[in-house]
Amino acid sequence: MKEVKEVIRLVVLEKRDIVLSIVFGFLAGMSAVGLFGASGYLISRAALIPPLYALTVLIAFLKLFGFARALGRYAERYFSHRATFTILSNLRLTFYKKLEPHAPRIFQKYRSGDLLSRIVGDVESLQNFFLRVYYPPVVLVIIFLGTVVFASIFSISIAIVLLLGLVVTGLLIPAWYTVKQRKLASRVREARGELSTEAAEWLYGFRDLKIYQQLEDKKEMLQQSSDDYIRESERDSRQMLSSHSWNTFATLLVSWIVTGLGAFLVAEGDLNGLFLAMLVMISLTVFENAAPMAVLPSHLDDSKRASKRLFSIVEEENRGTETYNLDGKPAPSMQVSDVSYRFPDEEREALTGVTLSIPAGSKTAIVGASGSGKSTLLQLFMKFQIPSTGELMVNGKDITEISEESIWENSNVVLQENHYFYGSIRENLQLAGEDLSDEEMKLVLEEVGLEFDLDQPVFEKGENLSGGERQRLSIARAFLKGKRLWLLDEPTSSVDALTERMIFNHLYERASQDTVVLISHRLSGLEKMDQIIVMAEGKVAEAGSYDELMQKQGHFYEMKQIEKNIFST
Ligand SMILES: Nc1ncnc2c1ncn2[C@@H]1O[C@H](COP(=O)(O)OP(=O)(O)OP(=O)(O)O)[C@@H](O)[C@H]1O
Repeated sequence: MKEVKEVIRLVVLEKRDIVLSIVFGFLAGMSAVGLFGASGYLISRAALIPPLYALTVLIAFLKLFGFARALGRYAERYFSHRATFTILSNLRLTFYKKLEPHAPRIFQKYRSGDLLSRIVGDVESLQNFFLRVYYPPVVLVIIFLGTVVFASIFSISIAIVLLLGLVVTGLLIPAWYTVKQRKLASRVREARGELSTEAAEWLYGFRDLKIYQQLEDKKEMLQQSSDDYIRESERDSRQMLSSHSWNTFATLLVSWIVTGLGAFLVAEGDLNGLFLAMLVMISLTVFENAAPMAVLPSHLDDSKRASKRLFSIVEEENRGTETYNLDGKPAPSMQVSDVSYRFPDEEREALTGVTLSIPAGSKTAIVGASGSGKSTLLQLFMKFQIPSTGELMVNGKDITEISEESIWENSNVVLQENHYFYGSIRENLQLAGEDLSDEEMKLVLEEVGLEFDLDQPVFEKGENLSGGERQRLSIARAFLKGKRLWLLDEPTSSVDALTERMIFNHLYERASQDTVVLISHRLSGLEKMDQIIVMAEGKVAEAGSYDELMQKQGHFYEMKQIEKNIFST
């Protein structure tokens, strides 16, 4: 049960609703037994033509039981569903709280369709844990025990048959199916995840698949995933149906035994014939409560798998204890000492023995060939990843001790890929702050050379904007955030040189006292930087000011010459 440990913890929090569900479930179950038992007795009694008042009292009891049953069932459903929805909402909250700090890494690790299927589907299927696994057995046992005690007043042997029926339907059959379910190794959740992943991939890549005429192949894969999912669902349903059938069979068998045994006892004079119909009716009714036990094994298995899938996302490596918040007031400094980093499941290190220093308020450019580890370094600065070895200090504190949120809150970040939300330019800019004035927003748009109206629509993922416009919108957002640490990953790679120069002039003005780390694909315009770090194959190849590197005639100088030659030809 360790897979559902977290879910049980949340279920137990709803003590009041659990107790009320059990109490009303018991009331409803016992009233049903009373209602049908009393009907059986009434029929037998009426056959003997008793005085009318004797029947009137019985009829009054019947009405009372009928009323109590309806009320009990309603209240049981009400409290159990209230508990379920509260548990689900707490489950989502707990999950999102755990997910949030790991979010950037998780998006790299899991494919979007799979993630969505876990977050939506797996959370939702855990609603069955309380409703179909946790409390029904408790209600079943107490109703049965109440009924067995009542039946034992009339016949011990019939009470024993009912008790055996409870053991078979409430224990043996569910236990047998729990084992079978384990052997079945249901893959419904995984198959559903794979189908969502394939579907998401197909939708995202539709245009490229069409251009490369690979739509049919991909469609086949999607069809395959869909078939797998249907097959797994069918296997699961068959198992559930079979459990249901055996449960119903056992129930009816017990009722037959009660009828046969009762008739025998009446014939032997050990049971008053007046009570036979009542006992048969009771046996038929009490097993109604055993029906949920038929679906328990499959829901238990499903809940375990859903919980495991869900929480495996947030079971992460020990990332140190966060004790400090990055103070946003002074511009931060960073010290990288012998840092190496290897992405999970990768053989090669993306960074090897990187040592560098970024003083507070300095301007640093990171340059180097594609794949040399520039963006990875920036990811470490943002604590999206933590170094595999070595030390990364921010303001003299180890980054593992600094809360991720405070780093993100206090930095202006422009990544290579940024998200643009469906809405207006204003809404997209307001990501940097809710209470920004229109004037402030218009000013930054001007500084990045965008002649946009604030109410202009932005389509999903910024589809109606050009690559350069999207980048400039991200820079505008960073300008508006106005924090003291700037982390910029090729922010102007799709912007023309003239506009780029204008943007950088505004950037230097805004960030004159701030710490700036800029990954740049172009080598021009770096003269103003305090230091330039040249990366090659995950290592720092050289570092220094523009003049120092040019005089040294090393890597940077060579790269400069190549760039010059390309642009002069
Ligand atoms: N999420 C990831 N998982 C595994 N390997 C990765 C991941 N991201 C990057 N890498 C690898 O790490 C190395 C460094 O990549 P990085 O993105 O830091 O390079 P870069 O210098 O920023 O390149 P570019 O200029 O093309 O953006 C590359 O070999 C890349 O394949």
